[in-house]
Amino acid sequence: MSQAALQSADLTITERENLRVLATTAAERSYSPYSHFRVGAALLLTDGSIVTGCNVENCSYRLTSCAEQGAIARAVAEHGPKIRLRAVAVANLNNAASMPCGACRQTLTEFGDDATIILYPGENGAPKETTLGELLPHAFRPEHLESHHSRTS
Ligand SMILES: O=c1ccn([C@H]2C[C@H](O)[C@@H](CO)O2)c(=O)[nH]1
Ligand SMILES: [Zn+2]
Repeated sequence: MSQAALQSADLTITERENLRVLATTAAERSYSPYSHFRVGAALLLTDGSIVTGCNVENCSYRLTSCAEQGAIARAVAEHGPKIRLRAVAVANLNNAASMPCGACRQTLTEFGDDATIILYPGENGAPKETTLGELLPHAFRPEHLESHHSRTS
């Protein structure tokens, strides 16, 4: 592949475009009658597959599921427990890029500590790009449990 076809984080233009379109399509399917804040997530796994999710609200409010968490549950169900994240695209249709909440950052970190995060603000806004390590430094990780288990078993 030519250097020109690659952008930062080694994502190709095609991968970025697929992530943007699939995250946006997922956001369009969002069930968000209470907040009207429509969010879609598209996960690029290390095997090249893309898995999407959207936010699903509930009249109890507190049972709302975020787009990113829905996508992770689906990715594990479809691809198994060894999934690793290369990139996560999050689109919202509200014309302001929004960051994954703290719970989503922790959920994503379980499956990829330095995945590229691309945030799409809807219609015409420019995407913002960051990494999971930047969004959740000093994260609680599975390794922390391993050192505990080796002392207690
Ligand atoms: O990380 C986040 C933060 C919020 N939302 C959704 C939940 C709720 O339906 C709406 C407003 O918070 O946005 C997500 O999908 N992901
Ligand atoms: Zn969240």
